[in-house]
Amino acid sequence: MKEEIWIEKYRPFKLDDIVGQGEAIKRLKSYISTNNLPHLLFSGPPGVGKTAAAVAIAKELFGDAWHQNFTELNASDERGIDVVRTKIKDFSKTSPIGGADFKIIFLDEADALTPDAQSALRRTMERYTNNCRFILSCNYSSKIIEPIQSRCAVYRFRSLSYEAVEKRVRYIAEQEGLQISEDGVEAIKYVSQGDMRKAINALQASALIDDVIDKDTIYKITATAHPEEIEELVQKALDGNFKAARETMEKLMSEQGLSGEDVVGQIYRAIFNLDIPEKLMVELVDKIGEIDFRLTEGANERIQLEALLAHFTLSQYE
Ligand SMILES: Nc1ncnc2c1ncn2[C@@H]1O[C@H](COP(=O)(O)OP(=O)(O)OP(=O)(O)O)[C@@H](O)[C@H]1O
Repeated sequence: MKEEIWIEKYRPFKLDDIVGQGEAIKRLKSYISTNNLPHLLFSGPPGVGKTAAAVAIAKELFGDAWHQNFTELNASDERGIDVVRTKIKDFSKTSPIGGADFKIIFLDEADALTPDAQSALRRTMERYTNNCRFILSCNYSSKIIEPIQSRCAVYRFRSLSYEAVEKRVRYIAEQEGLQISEDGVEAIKYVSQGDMRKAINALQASALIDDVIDKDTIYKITATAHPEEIEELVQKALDGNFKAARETMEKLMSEQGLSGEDVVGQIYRAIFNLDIPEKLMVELVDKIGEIDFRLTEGANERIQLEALLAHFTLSQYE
């Protein structure tokens, strides 16, 4: 039998099962007790419980009839906003089931819509307000046009704390009868960066290849360098040893398949663990920001990374 995907298997059932989003969840629960719901806008990074919260609201409001009264659409459907609008129209045509007053339309990636498409969406929202409530989800609420924001109650979801990730990972490991070492748990926290989906996926993928999950399994399966290796790389450059730093970087990229953006992201995180003067730290972070931007603009990653290491090395001579 094909094994179930754990992010689905361990999807929170009730709002109370969603960890680490204290204030938002508390406020959302009040809609359940009053059986009323405004349009909602959830913003926040990936994998922190936005979809899970929308589904939990539907389950708590509608009970067994939640499936009939809830639909999930992706706003960035490549066939365009018209397809999304047609689906909304079809769904809202039929009355709510099981005595509910309204149905819920969950629209993921709403910030992928252009402002024009968002205006069209806003009119659609107004047209179906009678029997539908919208829950929009996005990474950046600043990308949602004002007329939509002002029609929604806005909830900001945060990156999850490492404690919240650890608790959930340990719980799932126990349920699945996995053996995971302490450094394995630490590694999952590191790679997750507060994204629970990433954490759970890393755990499941690791369980497929090793009986005892440790940090090596986790870093390998997620194509992440060990944080110590990155610290070593940075330290070599800061010590004025450019060639050695460059060799370490080459090794990381070719042997572990890291992308330029991965390496820069990890260097950024390593900087704060170094025992260096604050002025230098600020200068390095400033440079990392510049290189990161150039990479997202499509610059050559080898040249950019070497330029970063060169900058680190030069700081030694100032
Ligand atoms: N706060 C949380 N508490 C418990 N489990 C969580 C939490 N956040 C995420 N998860 C787990 O990760 C999975 C993915 O989360 P979810 O789909 O809610 O992310 P999301 O915030 O909607 O992300 P995206 O913006 O990428 O759609 C869930 O099915 C659940 O298993």
